[in-house]
Amino acid sequence: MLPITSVTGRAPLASLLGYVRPHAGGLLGGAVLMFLGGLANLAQPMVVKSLIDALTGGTPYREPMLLLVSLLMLSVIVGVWGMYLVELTAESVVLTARRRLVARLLRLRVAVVDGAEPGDLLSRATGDTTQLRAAATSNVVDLVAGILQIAGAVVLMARLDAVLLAVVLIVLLLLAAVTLALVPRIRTAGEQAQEAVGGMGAVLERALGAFRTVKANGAEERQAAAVHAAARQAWRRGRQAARWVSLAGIATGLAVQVAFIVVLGVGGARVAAGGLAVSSLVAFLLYLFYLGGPVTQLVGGFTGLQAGLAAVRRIDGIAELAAEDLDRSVDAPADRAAPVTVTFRDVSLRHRPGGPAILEHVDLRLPATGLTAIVGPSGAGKTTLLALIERFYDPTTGQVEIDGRDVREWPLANLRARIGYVEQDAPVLSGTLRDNVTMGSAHAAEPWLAEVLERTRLVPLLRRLPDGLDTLVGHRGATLSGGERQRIAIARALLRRPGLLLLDEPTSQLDAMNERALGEIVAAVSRTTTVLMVAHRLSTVTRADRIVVLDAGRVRAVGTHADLVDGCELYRGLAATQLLTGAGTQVQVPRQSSDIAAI
Ligand SMILES: Nc1ncnc2c1ncn2[C@@H]1O[C@H](COP(=O)(O)OP(=O)(O)OP(=O)(O)O)[C@@H](O)[C@H]1O
Repeated sequence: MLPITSVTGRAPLASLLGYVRPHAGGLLGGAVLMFLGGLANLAQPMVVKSLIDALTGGTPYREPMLLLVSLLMLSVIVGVWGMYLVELTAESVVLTARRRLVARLLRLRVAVVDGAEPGDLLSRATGDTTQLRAAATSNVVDLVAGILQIAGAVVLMARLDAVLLAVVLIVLLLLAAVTLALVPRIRTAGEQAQEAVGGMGAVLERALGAFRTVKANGAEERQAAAVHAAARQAWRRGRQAARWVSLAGIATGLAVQVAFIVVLGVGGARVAAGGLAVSSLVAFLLYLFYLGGPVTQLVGGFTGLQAGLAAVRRIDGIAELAAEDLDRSVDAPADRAAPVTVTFRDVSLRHRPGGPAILEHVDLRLPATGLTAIVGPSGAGKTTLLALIERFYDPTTGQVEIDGRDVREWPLANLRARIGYVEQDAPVLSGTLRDNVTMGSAHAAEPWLAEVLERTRLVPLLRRLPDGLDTLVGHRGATLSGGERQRIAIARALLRRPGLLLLDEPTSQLDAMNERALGEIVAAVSRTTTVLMVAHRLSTVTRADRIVVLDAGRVRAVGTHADLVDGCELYRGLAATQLLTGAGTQVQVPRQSSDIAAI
């Protein structure tokens, strides 16, 4: 799991204001309108007082009456308009946060995402950003508006009676003390609740990500229990947060009630003693009555803000993770197609300090063009070699060079634009076949696309599908066979006209005919492109220009099939297991296939 919260970043409040800043205009406008609505509210008791004075004194009351009605209407209209503006701003703040977060998430380094839970990342982009909605806008507005309205009420109350004001202030101070004592608890419980929701997302994503495996193993209940446990944890933390927030709410209500009763008692006594006019007591009580709103607003804003700040810390936690610097100034496609040389200079890799060496002192030189195969036992480090070329990881020592230049010095987008990479499990994304094939080359010309589809033998599949290339393939290409997914991944890589083609077991799910066809494609491509292919089935690599035998992270031998059968015991063993050293068992991969044009 990732570090849950930001540890080194800006203070969460400063960070929260950073999300608000681009939308400060809307928020300010909304706040001003709400404030004006509050002022209109605030003025009403004074007008009620003059109305009572006019009625009891027999003076004209039409004017105060009209003024009161106008104030009432103004407070409602302006207040609602202000609230609408604040809500609009809230949506914009969430959109800004989501855009920033998603842009960051997709640029995270592979090694970082390897150690993260996708479900947790997802919950940060969805749930935590939603938490910002209230925190960045209505909570802040509530806080400011609450403070201003209370200050205004206090000033006006002071004009009515200082003794009663002292009573009210004492009660308010007590309430402030209680609220401040509760805030750290609310914040911690809020943080833990959001962390637990992230945990629940992680468990659920794991279960849904291996849905068929879960079903095939009859593990539905076990997985459901794990999700339930995480949900229960989220519920427990949420309940804790709710308990503290409710307590703050109760304290607020109680404080207002107590102030009301005490003011009524003390004020009544002062009226009886002739020290206070009835109209002043009524006006004071009305202020107290109105004060309930701003006080609740202030406490609610303050406690609500805590959940938002917890979310900010989780969102900022992503910003602190290592991300790639993707310079988008990609070279023209013509340059990308030029074959590249690949050099590994004394490359060693450990995924973490003190961890096992995945690769050790690897030295390799691949010339531009030609097919190089990597073979070796499972876990030897074959996929990791390809990952270093793509810069998914950086070597712990040594360096990987493309065209004689350290891959760390290449603008990342340019480096990857030169490479076509077919992953081991050939992932296909939800969407159409066209989306999948053109994922890395959105502007590929139609004739080139048609040619690639032809070469990867996808045309019969397209003819069968109802909407051809525009057929939806389902989540992770669920409606396709493993071999079809693999051919789509190969088409995707070839469409980019790469200068270097990396193939990680591209034939593992292909039948013999398609495997042979792929062999022909690879042979043709390798005449104009550098091809590096990981293979378990030696039948696919016997005609490679060179074969690298990798074992436990070390290069044991490099040579042609014939060289290695003679000179490398490990290779001979692999070949013998696959019956390749016997006569007549090799699948012939044509090196001079005339029917396939160079790609
Ligand atoms: N992100 C990672 N963190 C730690 N160890 C890893 C990571 N990725 C791979 N490994 C380990 O590195 C070793 C080499 O893995 P790699 O996938 O490169 O092997 P491989 O030769 O391609 O295996 P296979 O033929 O089974 O695909 C394995 O022992 C694997 O467990």
